[in-house]
Amino acid sequence: MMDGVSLADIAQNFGTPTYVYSQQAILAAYKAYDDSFAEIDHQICYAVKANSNLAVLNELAKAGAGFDIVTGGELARVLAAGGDPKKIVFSGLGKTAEDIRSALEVGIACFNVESEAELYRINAVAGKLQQQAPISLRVNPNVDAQTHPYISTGLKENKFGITHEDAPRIYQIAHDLPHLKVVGIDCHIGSQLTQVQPFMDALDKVIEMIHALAKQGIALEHIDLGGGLGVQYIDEDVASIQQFAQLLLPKLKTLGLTLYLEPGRSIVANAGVLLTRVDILKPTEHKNFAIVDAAMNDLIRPALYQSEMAVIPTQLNSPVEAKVWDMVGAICETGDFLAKNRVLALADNDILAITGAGAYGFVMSSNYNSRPRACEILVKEGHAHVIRERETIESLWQNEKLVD
Ligand SMILES: Cc1ncc(COP(=O)(O)O)c(C=O)c1O
Ligand SMILES: N[C@@H](CCCC[NH3+])C(=O)O
Repeated sequence: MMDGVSLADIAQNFGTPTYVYSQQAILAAYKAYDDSFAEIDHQICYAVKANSNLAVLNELAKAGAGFDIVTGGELARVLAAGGDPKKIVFSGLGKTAEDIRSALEVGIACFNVESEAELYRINAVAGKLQQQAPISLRVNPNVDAQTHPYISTGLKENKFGITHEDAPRIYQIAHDLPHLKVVGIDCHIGSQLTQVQPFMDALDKVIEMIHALAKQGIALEHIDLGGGLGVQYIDEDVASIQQFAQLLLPKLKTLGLTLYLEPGRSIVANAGVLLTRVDILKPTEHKNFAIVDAAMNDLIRPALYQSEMAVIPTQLNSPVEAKVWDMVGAICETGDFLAKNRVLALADNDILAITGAGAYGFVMSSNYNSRPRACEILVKEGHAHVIRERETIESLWQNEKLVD
């Protein structure tokens, strides 16, 4: 069940594979952040990349959330969903002049700048619009986020941010450019961090930089600690949003700056499941394969990061023997698996829920093997609402053209 609605009924009525999200759980996680940091001036900017469905963004906008975006596409989505441009921070390594212009025209809160070249680009666009662009530098505190290497971003060998050593010089350039206004400092050290210590280490480094900048005559209005707090997928020990706040607040309070946070996963991951149907059971001498109707094109996290996500049957089936199964998709790739070595009692047509799928699920899906992308449902106030129709096969080639 999700908030009183049967997931088996959703699968029956809307088909599978289908993503289902709980409005209540999304808002509860947002509120946990908002309440936990109530003692200081703060803005929670939900990281749109985690789940960018318009209905999800709209629910968060109505609750007062700001948004962390990384492209002009995400900016357009937030505006289409009714988000307040004044609560938007714009992160990302490769903001185009066009994206920067659109963001300046609607008056976003801040650009999180990742290179010296980007500063000149923003300054030039802002100059043409006769504006001063609000900016932060994304500094790289060189701390080990202790997470998967593909989603660790705060080490000096990562492509993100500006190094600790370079930051004073680049801040000075920003301070001196006529169409920029330095308003903050930003860092984001990685994703799926289960403990608070790496955030504390990063905060210490950022605080040192804030003091050094003050000596340079550069005063800031806000500190942005990015996103990255993890969630429990199986049985990991993960700090709660409340613990995260309790540990960070004492240091933050001494700064007297507005706090920005950019959580993505910790707001939506455990608010969502991916429903899939057992299509073919293929026990073999070496392994038992359950071929399901979702695949790596629907949910790429297991293939890309070897991430483990829990699989729960949605109904009690006829007593069949539990066995160890690999849950795989029907795509022509050996890497196409959703879960490995799970003890499950499976029968044909059983509906399974992959949990933790509200973040980096649908947004990372593709049409590989010409598979239409899944439908998305929002459970709100006891009803299941379709918030994205399942794609049709014909829609897959709508932008393609034959050549004579
Ligand atoms: C700059 C930035 N902010 C926020 C996030 C959101 O991270 P998470 O979903 O781990 O909270 C990311 C993704 O890691 C990011 O790159
Ligand atoms: N997509 C990743 C997280 C990357 C976060 C984006 N900076 C995941 O599913 O875990």
